[in-house]
Amino acid sequence: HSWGYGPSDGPEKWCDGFPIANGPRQSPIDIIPGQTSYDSTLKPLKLKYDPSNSTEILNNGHSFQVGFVDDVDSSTLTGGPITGTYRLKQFHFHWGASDDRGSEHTVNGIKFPCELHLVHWNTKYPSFGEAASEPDGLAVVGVFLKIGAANPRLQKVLDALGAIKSKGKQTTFSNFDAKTLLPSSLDYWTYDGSLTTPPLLESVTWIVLKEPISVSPTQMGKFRSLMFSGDGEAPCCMQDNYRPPQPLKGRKVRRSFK
Ligand SMILES: NS(=O)(=O)c1ccc(Cc2ccc([N+](=O)[O-])cc2)cc1
Ligand SMILES: [Zn+2]
Repeated sequence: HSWGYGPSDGPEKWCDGFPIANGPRQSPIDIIPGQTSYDSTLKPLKLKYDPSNSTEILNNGHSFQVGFVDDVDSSTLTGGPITGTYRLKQFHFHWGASDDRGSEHTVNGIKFPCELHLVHWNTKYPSFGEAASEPDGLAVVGVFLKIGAANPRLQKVLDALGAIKSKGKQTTFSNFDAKTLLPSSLDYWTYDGSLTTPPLLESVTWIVLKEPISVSPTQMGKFRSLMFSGDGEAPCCMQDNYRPPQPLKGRKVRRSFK
């Protein structure tokens, strides 16, 4: 199943190859703060990221991702809405062709220009792949990016994009501290959802941070300099690689803050 974000293979067509696209716990969603419920039993998020764990940066033809060594418990997520220990596997982004769109989750219908996803898997399962098919297998921390001052923490990632312009390219990316991409507040919304790309598996506990981090228009231009296409293929700029919000279908969205 080749899928993408274009008119012939984009989100409206994914249900053809992946019927779960119309399932009961699909992501992303529109978060309406006035309709969320504060849950005082929610614990603070605990993110412990070891910079020496980052391995490579890869253009996978849908986004780019920074991978982490996940054979030991050195970069982990605990606390928050989850029980047990989840390991950081990779982080990646979704963004728009212009600054008025690009995020997957929205807040009161507002789209941000970009959204960061830090993907973790539950160590009660033997591997990421196995965890990805379990209802409590994955936990993704979502961070909104908002247009403002240039973000120096992003720059190291953006400076590596020149080496992975087309699909399938990767390069080493070591000693990156993913914690530097987090905002100062770890207040969050949380709900049960899915992967936002095929195979759209309903295995994700979503943890969306309320506070955005900043990104400048020039930095957004760097994201858009990537290609969906591989070398030798018709060049196609990597942009608008986001799925729009999906029906809530009765799900409750909780918040960690008053
Ligand atoms: N955007 S997102 O929901 O954070 C997301 C995170 C990770 C992935 C990658 C992926 C996750 C699982 C599988 N799988 O089990 O076949 C294939 C690809 C896909 C999508
Ligand atoms: Zn994502």
